[in-house]
Amino acid sequence: MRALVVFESMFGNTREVAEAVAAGLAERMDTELVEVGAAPAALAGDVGLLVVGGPTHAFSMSRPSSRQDAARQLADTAKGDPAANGVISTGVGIREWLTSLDLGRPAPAVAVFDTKLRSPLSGSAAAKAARLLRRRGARAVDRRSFYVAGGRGPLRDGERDQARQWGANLAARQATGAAAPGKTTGARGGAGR
Ligand SMILES: Cc1cc2nc3c(=O)[nH]c(=O)nc-3n(C[C@H](O)[C@H](O)[C@H](O)COP(=O)(O)O)c2cc1C
Repeated sequence: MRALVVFESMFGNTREVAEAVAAGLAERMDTELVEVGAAPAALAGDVGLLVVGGPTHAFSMSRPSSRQDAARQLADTAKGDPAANGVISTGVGIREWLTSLDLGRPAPAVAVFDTKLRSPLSGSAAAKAARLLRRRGARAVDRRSFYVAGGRGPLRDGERDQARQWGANLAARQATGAAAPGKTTGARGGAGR
């Protein structure tokens, strides 16, 4: 059984978190890390844990228009095509991917994360992803937010370590079959998170 980590990222912060989560998972599980544009349309049968993360845009998962906004922000400082400007996810976002994903039967355990500003008003892409998954009949076993210091990053101090630890904990719980402590679908994702 292996873990698949799928991330969307415009400026690189969610990719950094995804890399750290994958490193934590890899301490105990065979783990693959994939940018959402290269993620499979159907999950392979040996994927026992799917971890999906993306940036919070307009209180939710990104949309084509918000990704264009982000690309424009980068284009203001660097000319050229979106990829040359440093945009990482130039195709679909996790909203589109999760909507059309063939989860397989039974669906694997799924955990979701996002990056966002640390504010009570910031919304959460992960919360919306968990809701989308619920509508699709899958249960998010855990949900977590990681924080950026500004709209384009960087990550706040310590977030990379937190992400690695979260990944390690997910893998440990997967190995023992334990649920996230005090968490179910729709949980806030931990104190202050
Ligand atoms: C169009 C746009 C809308 C955003 N809306 C929000 C928001 O509603 N809440 C929030 O906390 N951050 C918001 N942000 C900041 C993003 O969460 C931040 O850019 C993201 O975490 C960085 O991840 P990335 O580097 O992987 O793209 C927004 C950013 C963009 C570009």
